[in-house]
Amino acid sequence: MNIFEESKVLDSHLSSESTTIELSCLESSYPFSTVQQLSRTTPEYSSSPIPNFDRCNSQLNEKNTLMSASEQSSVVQPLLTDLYQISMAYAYWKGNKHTEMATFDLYFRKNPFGGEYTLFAGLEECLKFIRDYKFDPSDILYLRSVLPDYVEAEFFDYLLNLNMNDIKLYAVPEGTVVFPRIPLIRVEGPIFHTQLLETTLLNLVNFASLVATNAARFRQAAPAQKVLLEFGLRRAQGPDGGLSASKYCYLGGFDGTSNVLAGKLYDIPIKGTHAHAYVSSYESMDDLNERNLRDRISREVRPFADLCLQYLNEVGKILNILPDETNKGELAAFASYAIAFPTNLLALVDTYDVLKSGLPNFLAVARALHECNYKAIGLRLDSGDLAYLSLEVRKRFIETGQKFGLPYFNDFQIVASNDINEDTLISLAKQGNSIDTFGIGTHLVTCQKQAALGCVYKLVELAGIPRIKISQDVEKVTIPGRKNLYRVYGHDGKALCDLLTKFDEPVPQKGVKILSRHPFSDQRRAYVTPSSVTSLYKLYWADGEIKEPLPALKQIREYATDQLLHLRTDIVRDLNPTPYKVSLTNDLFNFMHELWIRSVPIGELN
Ligand SMILES: Nc1ncnc2c1ncn2[C@@H]1O[C@H](COP(=O)(O)OP(=O)(O)OP(=O)(O)O)[C@@H](O)[C@H]1O
Ligand SMILES: O=P(O)(O)OC[C@H]1O[C@H](OP(=O)(O)OP(=O)(O)O)[C@H](O)[C@@H]1O
Ligand SMILES: O=C(O)c1cccnc1
Ligand SMILES: [Mg+2]
Repeated sequence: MNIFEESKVLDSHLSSESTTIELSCLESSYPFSTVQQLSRTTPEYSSSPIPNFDRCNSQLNEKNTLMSASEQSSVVQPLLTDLYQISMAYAYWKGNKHTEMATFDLYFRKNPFGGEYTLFAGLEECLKFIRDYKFDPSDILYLRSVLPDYVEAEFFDYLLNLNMNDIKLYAVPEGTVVFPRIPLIRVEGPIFHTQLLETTLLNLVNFASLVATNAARFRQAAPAQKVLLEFGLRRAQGPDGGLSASKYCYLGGFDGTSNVLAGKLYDIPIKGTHAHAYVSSYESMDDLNERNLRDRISREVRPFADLCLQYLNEVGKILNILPDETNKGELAAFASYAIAFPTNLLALVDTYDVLKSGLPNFLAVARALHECNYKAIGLRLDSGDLAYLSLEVRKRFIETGQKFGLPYFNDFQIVASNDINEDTLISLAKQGNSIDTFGIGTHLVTCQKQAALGCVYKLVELAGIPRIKISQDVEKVTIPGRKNLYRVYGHDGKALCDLLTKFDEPVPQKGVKILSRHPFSDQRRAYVTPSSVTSLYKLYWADGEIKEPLPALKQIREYATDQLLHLRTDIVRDLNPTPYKVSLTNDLFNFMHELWIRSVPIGELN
């Protein structure tokens, strides 16, 4: 059992007395171990479930005007779109074309971050948007006030009564590994309806998939046993950017977040330490108003501050540090934090000097906690050379643990933070380090390496007739018509390629050789004999209802992790990865290229 698990079963009482403040809705994972119920005076750190947790949660939800777990952010609404969608909707309506049946594909053209894979995310939010699609009368009033006077009144009535019951939405499951050009979502229905969805669906998928992919790349860059925490809220692009980042970083493989609202809304483990302000808020041991701690077992009141000072002397002797060299305000801060959270001391040790002050102060308080039958959790490094410092700190944990006869000191957790990005994680793994947990904010949530995923939403069929969009840049030519999508696996269980077929083509069969074609290059073709085939689309929305059970975020996270295991390692490697093949069947290839030729006017040389 390691220190992390042991601290979960500890139970404590403190000595002070004043009015009780119930904070019993705090998530069970706070900060690095289970603390399910807190009250400020006689804090009970109990591992039993909180009896009133459900009631408390629902009270909070009632008060929470933003959203609850099953709802959606109130900003996701029909007006969260570009003006041109509403302009086109009117023009379709005015031209009496609005009921023509359209098919749109939502896809991207290039994987982000120089990689060769992307995690698809945001589907559940798209479905909730479609489910709840309804213009509010105030929206209509607003549109009337901004659109030209001649826009006919019946159009506004039509908008007011609009819902998405007549459309169908097919998609690959959320958390699936996806690649350029495969339609992630296919929307079918009247062009009026399907056109109106474009911007919002793109908005809901683009950042979600980008940040989930970023998180997955950070996860790949760190050894599997390292814990990754998302600390980005303060640096994220606004409140929704922060909340979405926490949600989708968890989907992409992070283990927890510091974002408390994300914890509540999405059931993500919330974790955290403390900031420099807490350390610098104490100048000396005289600042300690509360100096005692009750022994966990005997309940006897112990002079905790004095014990810390006494053990600082002993630690100083072991580590060859004069007690005067350490900052006593820092010692007071750690001691007071330990009095507040005797089962959860994770001290930020870089405010003054990691090795000369923060570390000995932490070890002194950890030893004093031991004296009261508690165990500290560890420390956080937030500056300097994180590899070097973690190794030095670990050495001193071991040395001190030996001298005190406390082997669990060896395993104190080391958390590292400070401007960490994917390259830092890769470099740290190469250097060797003794970090257990990374806290990562800015570069994760803002997607430092690439600001946006370029998902697009393109018309591929109207009134039963396939549509193609031609471009000088062949990569931008659309693949016309309604299509199906299959993932073909080889004998080793790894994905060989994705195969797009015309909608009415037979499903590729296991063991049956099939010609797969590069979408734009005649010469690039190969036979593939599948060991197994997965059909990637599911019908998620039809007849005015969500047709598939929507998995919990945790399940999507597990599915996404598993998806990455089915890719060859050369496709997921960080540097110059091999592109994954997205192919067309011969029929689809010929169909596309005939339409392409027919659609391009023949020029004349003069
Ligand atoms: N061993 C390491 N290998 C690679 N990068 C590292 C290593 N240790 C730390 N880093 C990274 O190097 C950068 C150091 O940041 P910076 O130059 O601002 O120094 P700092 O330690 O934060 O200094 P300050 O004390 O002034 O805040 C951070 O981005 C950090 O993640
Ligand atoms: O570095 P990030 O990956 O964004 O991780 C989150 C950062 O947020 C906190 O810093 P704080 O806001 O206190 O400012 P600082 O940069 O001065 O440490 C924390 O100490 C981390 O350094
Ligand atoms: O809990 C922490 O240590 C934390 C949280 C957010 C940002 N930086 C650090
Ligand atoms: Mg920082």
